[in-house]
Amino acid sequence: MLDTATVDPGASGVIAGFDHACLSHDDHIVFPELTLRIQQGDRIALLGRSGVGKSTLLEALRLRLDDQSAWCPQANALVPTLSAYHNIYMGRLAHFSRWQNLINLLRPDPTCWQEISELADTLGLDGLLRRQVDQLSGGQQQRVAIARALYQKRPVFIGDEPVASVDPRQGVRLLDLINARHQTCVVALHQRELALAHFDRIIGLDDGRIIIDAPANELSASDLDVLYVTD
Ligand SMILES: Nc1ncnc2c1ncn2[C@@H]1O[C@H](COP(=O)(O)OP(=O)(O)OP(=O)(O)O)[C@@H](O)[C@H]1O
Repeated sequence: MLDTATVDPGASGVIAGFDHACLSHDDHIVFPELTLRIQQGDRIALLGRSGVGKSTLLEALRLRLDDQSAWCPQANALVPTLSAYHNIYMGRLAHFSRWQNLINLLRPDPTCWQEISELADTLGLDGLLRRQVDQLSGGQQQRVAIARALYQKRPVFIGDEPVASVDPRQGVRLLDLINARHQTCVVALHQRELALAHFDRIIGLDDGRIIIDAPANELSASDLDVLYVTD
């Protein structure tokens, strides 16, 4: 991914940003000239049609934030043949020694097991930790992906449609949980009502640029219609 400009993340509460940056996949330019500042404490919902560049922007942000970000990709980024426990544990692989990781693969470390069990319980995954991920439902897999990101224990949560495969009530609960554990969140969503109810700042993308960047309490669901108009 090409990225041509950066912003000093230390400046006045800004933790990451883009200044006339070009974000692309090889020769496919998604954002020709993106300018955006993410402030500490921002709770941002990223909206826009499929293919508009939400994942591209999140990925670029994730690279900027490096080990400050807890990354929750779309659910298919799990390792399907490993258990739910091991997928969640992978959130902190870098925190443990290679030897600890190897041992844990064969016999889960009791302290990690306890901590991951408690986390799994809060996500409604109790009793499923030993099960291979490819034997879980789409919604359960999505909760494993969220658990893995929460287990990273990092200040900024970056989620790529983390509640796309769960029912609306569960979506609300999961977003509350994510918000409670992170001061700063940037989350791509398709459900505009969830975005307005659970986030402070709405960023709407279209045609390679930001067309909405406003406080959620100044917007209504119909203000977001413009993001979903097709040609
Ligand atoms: N690895 C890649 N190589 C080339 N082009 C890509 C690649 N990944 C995405 N794109 C293109 O970049 C554009 C933005 O894709 P992106 O995945 O960021 O959109 P999105 O808004 O996240 O979509 P969705 O809501 O469907 O997940 C699309 O036109 C897509 O086809």
